[in-house]
Amino acid sequence: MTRQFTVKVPGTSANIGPGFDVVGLSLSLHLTLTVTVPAASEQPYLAPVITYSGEGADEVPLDAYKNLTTRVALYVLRCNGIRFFPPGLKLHAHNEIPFGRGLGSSGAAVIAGVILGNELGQFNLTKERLLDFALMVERHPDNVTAALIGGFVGSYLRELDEADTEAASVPLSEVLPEYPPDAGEDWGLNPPPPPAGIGHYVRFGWSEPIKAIAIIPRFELSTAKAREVLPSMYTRKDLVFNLQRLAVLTTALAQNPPDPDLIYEAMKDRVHQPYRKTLIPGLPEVTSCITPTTHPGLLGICLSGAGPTILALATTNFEKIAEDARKIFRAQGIEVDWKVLTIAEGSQVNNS
Ligand SMILES: Nc1ncnc2c1ncn2[C@@H]1O[C@H](COP(=O)(O)OP(=O)(O)OP(=O)(O)O)[C@@H](O)[C@H]1O
Ligand SMILES: N[C@@H](CCO)C(=O)O
Repeated sequence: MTRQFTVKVPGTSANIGPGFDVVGLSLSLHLTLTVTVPAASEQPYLAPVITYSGEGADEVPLDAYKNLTTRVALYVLRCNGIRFFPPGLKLHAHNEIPFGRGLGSSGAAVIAGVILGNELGQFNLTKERLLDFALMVERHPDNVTAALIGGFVGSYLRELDEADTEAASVPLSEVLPEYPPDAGEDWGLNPPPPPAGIGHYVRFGWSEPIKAIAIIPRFELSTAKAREVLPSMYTRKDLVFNLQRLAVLTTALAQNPPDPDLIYEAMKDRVHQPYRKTLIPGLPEVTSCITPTTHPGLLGICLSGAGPTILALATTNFEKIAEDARKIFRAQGIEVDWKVLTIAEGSQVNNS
């Protein structure tokens, strides 16, 4: 019998100022897969057919052995003893998350892939195990954990013993090889499965009136490039600056009514934003000129993930905040789009 299901994964904003590689927030922009698995066929190999609409449609590969989501799904299948996609698999992806803007597009694609693999193989893997697979691909936990669990989430990676460190240090090309697409060719060894229990997380509270304004510059900045500019060492002063703010922020964003004075200061950062300003003209001005005093309703403002999107948390006055940010970017020659987003639930699978 033909089987159909959908996988819906939210975009995310990571860091929220001081929580570099630690906290993430799921947002109401989604990547949705509609999957059709035909009844068992006589034909042992029939390549998957991918169609795609929305953000990234002009650049995303439609070859299942090159597309990030389907490569991750195949990784999950092969680690669990299934070597091929089901013959004749059809998949439509509709994506609302812009690529390379700091809104977790790659994290959503990876989570969609681990869930797809789990559903195709009917493995019933736990959320924790799905996260292990995702962390072998996207190696910082903030986006993928928030995309899987939903809400405002904090996470850490367990310190691995020597054997697990080795297993988790496999190059991405081995975890996600671009398999030869023709049956009968050498498909190589199955990839190494992830160590168990790599990522651990907790969901914080979220104050219902807080909305997220995403101010999205019209240029892409890859996460890899935005990580290259970061130093490998920090002063104790800068570390303590961030730790103090993050500790306050995780509770302050759950309080009702939220306190702008507490939150604005708690969303400042000295670990990644100061170094990324060279890649995002206008970043220091936007984060310093738009304040709860100049823009009542604003709670805090920061870089979203690796950027270039700016995330403003606010309870009212959304248009004024966004339009004033637009003016600051325009003075730097950068055009933006903006959206008011709510906090989304975690990834969902629906069988039809
Ligand atoms: N739906 C998708 N399907 C396939 N590949 C995708 C999809 N979404 C993103 N990607 C891949 O991920 C790349 C963007 O990832 P990158 O980590 O640079 O940015 P981001 O995830 O949007 O931002 P951030 O990690 O800062 O939130 C795209 O260029 C594309 O190669
Ligand atoms: N914590 C990550 C998020 C982007 O994926 C970073 O800022 O590089």
